[in-house]
Amino acid sequence: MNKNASNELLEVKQNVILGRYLIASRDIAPGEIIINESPLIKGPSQITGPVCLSCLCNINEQNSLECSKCGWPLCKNQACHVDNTHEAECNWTVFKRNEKVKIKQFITPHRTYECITTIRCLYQQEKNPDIWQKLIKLESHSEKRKGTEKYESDRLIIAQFLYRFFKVNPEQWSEDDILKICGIIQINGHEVPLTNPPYVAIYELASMLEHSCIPNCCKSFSNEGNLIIRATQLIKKGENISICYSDPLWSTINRNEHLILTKYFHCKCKRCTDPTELGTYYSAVHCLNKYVFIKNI
Ligand SMILES: C[S@@+](CC[C@H](N)C(=O)[O-])C[C@H]1O[C@@H](n2cnc3c(N)ncnc32)[C@H](O)[C@@H]1O
Repeated sequence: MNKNASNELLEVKQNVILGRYLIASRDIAPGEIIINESPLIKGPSQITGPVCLSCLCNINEQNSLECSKCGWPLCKNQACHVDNTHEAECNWTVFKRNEKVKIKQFITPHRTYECITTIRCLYQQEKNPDIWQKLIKLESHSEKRKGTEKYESDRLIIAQFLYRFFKVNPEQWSEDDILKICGIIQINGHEVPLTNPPYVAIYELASMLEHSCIPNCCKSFSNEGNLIIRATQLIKKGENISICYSDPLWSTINRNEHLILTKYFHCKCKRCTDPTELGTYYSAVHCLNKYVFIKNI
């Protein structure tokens, strides 16, 4: 994973508002691919039913087979039983939990799967310190998350569960350490719609991209799960590179509610700070009965 993150089109910058962000190191033409990178980490979305922990597709009792080492169900495709995507939770189950996992119900959502992506991140500390260093540099917003409903549920459903189920050592990973990883996944995870259900992936460079409601780039995914960022307009040398974290077809109020709740910032882009949204009146109320209304006043 993540062999191709260096990039001569981009420069990493940092300021107090955005944290780290990316700028163009030369003029970039519309349509040009700026980033094409494999994930640092990928795993099931937090809320999911049982999925094959290798290919991350939906599974049920009939189309799955237990991993011979750890008991986690995988799909019947043999390739999924030899692939190393499932290594983190497999090794943790065999060597730390010391007891095979038995998934008895194939319901959605299934609580046991909520911690998988977090354990995959923690596993990198020993297995791959280079990936671990890249992960922990990402924004977690731990202070802003503290006290929120999401932080509390991550504490109970992920941190406490990891101590009980995977026998994670609290002296090696405190609750705060685990919750920092939960924050990193929440803030930087991209939903990858290549499987049913979609999975979540964290990328080194793409996770540094800032948000704008009028972004100059768009994102897509290759079949292999690489994230591809492409310029949608001419980007001049030195200009910030942005994508839209929210849905550009939502109103300003809805976009900002989503950004505050999930990414902990209020957008101050040109579109959000202009009540007319650049002359489009995109969030304005469309009064279908305007003539009746005028007549009545
Ligand atoms: C995916 S991370 C981007 C990388 C992050 N800046 C870092 O240093 O790791 C998303 C976070 O970057 C910051 N951010 C991104 N776009 C922003 C914007 N338009 N205005 C303010 N903060 C922004 C917010 O703190 C947000 O939660």
